[in-house]
Amino acid sequence: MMLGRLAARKAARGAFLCQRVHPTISALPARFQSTAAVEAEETIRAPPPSFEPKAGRKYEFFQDIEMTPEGVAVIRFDGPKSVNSISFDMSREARVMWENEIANNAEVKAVVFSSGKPGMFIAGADIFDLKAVENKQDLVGLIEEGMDFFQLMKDKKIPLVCAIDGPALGGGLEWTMWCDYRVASDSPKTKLGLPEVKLGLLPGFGGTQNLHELVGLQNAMDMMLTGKDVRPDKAKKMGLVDLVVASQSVESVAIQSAIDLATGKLKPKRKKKSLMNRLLEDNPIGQKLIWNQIDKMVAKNTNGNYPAPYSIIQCVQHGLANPATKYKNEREQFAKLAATPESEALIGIFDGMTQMKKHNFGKDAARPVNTVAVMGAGLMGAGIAQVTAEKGVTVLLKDRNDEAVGRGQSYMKGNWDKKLKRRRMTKFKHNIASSNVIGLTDDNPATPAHFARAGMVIEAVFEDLDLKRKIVADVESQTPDHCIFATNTSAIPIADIAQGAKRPENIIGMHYFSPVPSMPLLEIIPHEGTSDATKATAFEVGSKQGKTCIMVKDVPGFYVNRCLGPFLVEVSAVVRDGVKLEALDKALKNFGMPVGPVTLADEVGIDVTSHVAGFLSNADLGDRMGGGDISLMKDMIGKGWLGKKSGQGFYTYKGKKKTISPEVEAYVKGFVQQDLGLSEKEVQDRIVSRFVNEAAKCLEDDIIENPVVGDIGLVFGTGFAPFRGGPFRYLDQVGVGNYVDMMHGFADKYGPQFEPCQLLKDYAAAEKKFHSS
Ligand SMILES: C/C=C/C(=O)SCCNC(=O)CCNC(=O)[C@H](O)C(C)(C)COP(=O)(O)OP(=O)(O)OC[C@H]1O[C@@H](n2cnc3c(N)ncnc32)[C@H](O)[C@@H]1OP(=O)(O)O
Repeated sequence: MMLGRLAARKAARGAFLCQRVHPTISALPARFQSTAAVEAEETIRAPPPSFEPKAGRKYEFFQDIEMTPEGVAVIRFDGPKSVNSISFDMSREARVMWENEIANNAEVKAVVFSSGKPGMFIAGADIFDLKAVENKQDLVGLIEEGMDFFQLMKDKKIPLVCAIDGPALGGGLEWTMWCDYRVASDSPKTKLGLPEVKLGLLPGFGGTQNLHELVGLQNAMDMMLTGKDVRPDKAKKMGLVDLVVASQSVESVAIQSAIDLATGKLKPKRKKKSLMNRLLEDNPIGQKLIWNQIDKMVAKNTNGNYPAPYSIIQCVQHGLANPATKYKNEREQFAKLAATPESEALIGIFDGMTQMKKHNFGKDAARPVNTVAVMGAGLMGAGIAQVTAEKGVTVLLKDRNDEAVGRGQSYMKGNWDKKLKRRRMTKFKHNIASSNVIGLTDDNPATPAHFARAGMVIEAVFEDLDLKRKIVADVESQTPDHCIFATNTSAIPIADIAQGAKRPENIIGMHYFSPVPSMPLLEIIPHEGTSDATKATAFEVGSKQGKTCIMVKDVPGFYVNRCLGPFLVEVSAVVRDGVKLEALDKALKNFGMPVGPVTLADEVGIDVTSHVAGFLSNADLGDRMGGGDISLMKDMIGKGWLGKKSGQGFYTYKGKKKTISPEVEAYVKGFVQQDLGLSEKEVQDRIVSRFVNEAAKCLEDDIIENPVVGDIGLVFGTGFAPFRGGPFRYLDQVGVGNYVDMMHGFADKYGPQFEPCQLLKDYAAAEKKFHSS
């Protein structure tokens, strides 16, 4: 069971075919003769020098162009990496290729953009190229070069068609919007979106201007401000694509469409707006209503901490009012955002997440797991069963009796029903997931036969060492030798659970966060004797369940809860020093946490929070758990004030608004020793520094392998302000030296719990950063 669930959940809530021209193509339809939107002040610069051809083909980022007999040039993206992206080199090569082979070639009557990598269209602009530009102002010119290419394409005045199979994201989707017709495959890999906002950026290849032309203002703002992607069927309904076909036919249908467009047989149909949308979007009063709604939503969701959504709004509004400078303004805004610390932090998170998708135990180290047994059908067990069954794995959900198993199954069904209702799951997938779960009890005679097939057992029972050891012994007697035993303990050392096991090398910790279906993080905790095969298998099962996995050392609290321990103690300390509960929540929300610590404790449960804090107080953290008094929460348990689940915690939960009752106020007052009149900044710094120092101490003690793991762990496990990028990037941004000085000041004022760890002092002395970029 974990702390930080709500916080993290919220946090956790951007080539061409060539031959002879078909005789029927003589004159192109008029619509392709029109000049595309050109900005008055934009000029096309001289083409860059040619590139050295790659061995066996002419281009590095494209397959050689093929021409159909009808004059359709098929250009297939196929860069050197597993994912196609629009790097500066790719964009320049596209221009060279176009000028050499298309621009003045009268035989080319239409172009189809496709991909040489099945299931991968274009993932967007190359994020690492964007990162590498030192002076972000230079991005204005670099993006302009890319835009020149789109203009060149349009200048040819022939039909441009895209065959989209796989992700078309960011700049990839923007590329398709410069074309006249889009055919998408119905593959589960195909998704269309502008996720730039998640990187603290905006769509800079014309997306802020071109998307609303296709899908309307409201849909466009929703896509750009949330960064969410759209599945092909929805994209078709919105007007973002023209056709959806099977993957294997996407290119041939695109070619046929290109021929039909060129001959005038096909005219792209733009989606008509409903009357309501016309009223809202096409007149100034309606637009005003839309902008008011959007402003409110953005203010609520960003708390003013994320600049990108505001720049996206600025770009769209500017473009509507000033068409002549719309693209120029867009790229200037893009460059400004790229220079912000928020964008640096969010790109750091993307990079970290990508790194966490891989392990280093070798490609074949993991064992295949087709059946997972989950012991314990409570909230954690049922959640683990749900995310496993959804991914097509057979789940054996076992508990003491039918009632317990039934409760777990109802929990899963409830969640799947909700997904079905919200169209996040099809009826077919709902049925498959449900049929993947087999409920079992201790006295069911079929249980041993089922367990004999299990490749992994995940235990999610009470935190009781003897019970867990007994389960290990039972499981070892019922399962094959290769079966892995994963424990979901949040507190008991894995080595203790493995003691006395017959196959300790198969034992590992898999620490999920509650509620499992919505929490993105999984801590994987090997003990000294865990084999690499077990580590790799746990990693692959966790990734398959949709979790971002971090490998951490077997110490009390592991990584995430260990950091939360000193944080919670400091929360009690500032209450003691006179900070009111609501002011405390507000201070941490203003720092960027998705919820304040008081709400967090209520959400997680006062009993659970108090247990974790109490457990860590008795562990090996010494002074770092000092300075506060967690009996503030302990005594609440006796009163039945368990948090949101009991309707009463620090807050009273009646109706929609939570309030602080006079009874709680009086109770908390009993703990207040003095009113220091702390400023909001000091409250933030006192609490956050305890958290950040513990993260650094975990790095010093090798509990986490590197700062990237540390950042991802706290952002995804606790909701640590994503725009700050995690504790290590935050330290880099404020300066480790400044932070150490601040902590020393607190240590003088409040005591040794604020003494910065040695690693922080070393980094401060050497003026080092945790991240190189
Ligand atoms: C003006 C325009 C601005 C923009 O367009 S900004 C970029 C907007 N695009 C995005 O934010 C999309 C980011 N990428 C993704 O969401 C995912 O990736 C995919 C869905 C495309 C693929 O997911 P999966 O199959 O799980 O692959 P993987 O492990 O995430 O990535 C494989 C390798 O591809 C690199 N990569 C992915 N997207 C980009 C990109 N946009 N620019 C540069 N590299 C990218 C990764 O880092 C990694 O690399 P390695 O194998 O070396 O670890």
